[in-house]
Amino acid sequence: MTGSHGVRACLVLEDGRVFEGESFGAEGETFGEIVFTTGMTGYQETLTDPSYRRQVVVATAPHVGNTGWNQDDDESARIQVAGLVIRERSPIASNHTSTGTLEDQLRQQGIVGISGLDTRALTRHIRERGAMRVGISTESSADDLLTRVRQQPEMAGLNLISEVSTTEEYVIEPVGEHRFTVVAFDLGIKAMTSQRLAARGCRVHVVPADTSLDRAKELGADGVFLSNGPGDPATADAQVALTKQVLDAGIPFFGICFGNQILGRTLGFATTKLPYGHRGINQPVLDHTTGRVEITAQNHGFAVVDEGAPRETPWGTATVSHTSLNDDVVEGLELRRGDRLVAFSVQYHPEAAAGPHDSAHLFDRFCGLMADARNNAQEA
Ligand SMILES: NC(=O)CC[C@H](N)C(=O)O
Repeated sequence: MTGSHGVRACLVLEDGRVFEGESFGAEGETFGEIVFTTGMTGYQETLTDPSYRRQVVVATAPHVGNTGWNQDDDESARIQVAGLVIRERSPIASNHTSTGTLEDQLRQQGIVGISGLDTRALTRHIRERGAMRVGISTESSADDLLTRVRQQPEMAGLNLISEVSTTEEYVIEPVGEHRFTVVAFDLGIKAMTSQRLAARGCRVHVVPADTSLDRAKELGADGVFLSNGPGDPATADAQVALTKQVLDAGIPFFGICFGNQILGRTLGFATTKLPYGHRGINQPVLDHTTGRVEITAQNHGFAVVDEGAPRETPWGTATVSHTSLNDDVVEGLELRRGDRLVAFSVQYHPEAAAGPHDSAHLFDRFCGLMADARNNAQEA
């Protein structure tokens, strides 16, 4: 397996394990938290997902790059991962949408990667020892690198919202008739999320994370959406305060991933760091309300802690609505006052970029919530 230029690179984990390989993408050095994703497709969406900020992603798919890089599949304006680890680079990029290669994109955007190492052994190591700090370098000795890996911050305790949130408001216009106005707080939002809402007649105002609820009301919010995003939800106190205000105001609420963790905290649940998280596009989730199982896209390293019983809150009764069938981790929350749904969120990714579309109905559910709130207001 010779690379295009054959430059040596090494990967060093914080517990001292070393993997040798070849430079893939930019040369140089990078640090982050090592995580693995089991998605067999969708590397472009993964690499550009802001939730992966400061993470070095290992693809368990053994052959990466074969669909090249295209103009349509970016989930944000740039590659967000701190680094990429693959088994084998594809010698060709072949897809009807492809306009370039993965490796050229990594080089152009200065993203350091490594190929030609045993990603199965590496993944098993992460699964046994947990996600941990890592460095990749084409320059340093493994010993040198290890010292610096151990100086990096841990993911637990990191607030990365300001690194990814938009600084300016922008609007995604509805497709067809304008039915609802959604204010989406950008904690690292994926492009497809706004598009899924727009496709259902929502005008989506994507706003900086520190936008006030007053501003959201001024924009005419029928509903508030809290996005996915990187970092530790335990640090997102400002977003918890905002969500309290949203619930106090009785505005319909929907959250995805980071947004689920923030709703959880607002309702009084704790969040915790998972040993190695869930990342991939075939994660089975049980919906306790319907008894149905959905195959979902996921990317999370933290989770809401299940207390095993509904929780009474100032806004109604909070329940764990969804759990992972792999390990019982909380995958969704619901807040109801009596029979009426007030707010809900999921830990997984219904926008499905990449991933299966089983959960697309959740966007319709949010629209239903906004329609009900409007009808209730008219009746009152
Ligand atoms: N995709 C996300 O929103 C991830 C949320 C959070 N950063 C986690 O790792 O759990």
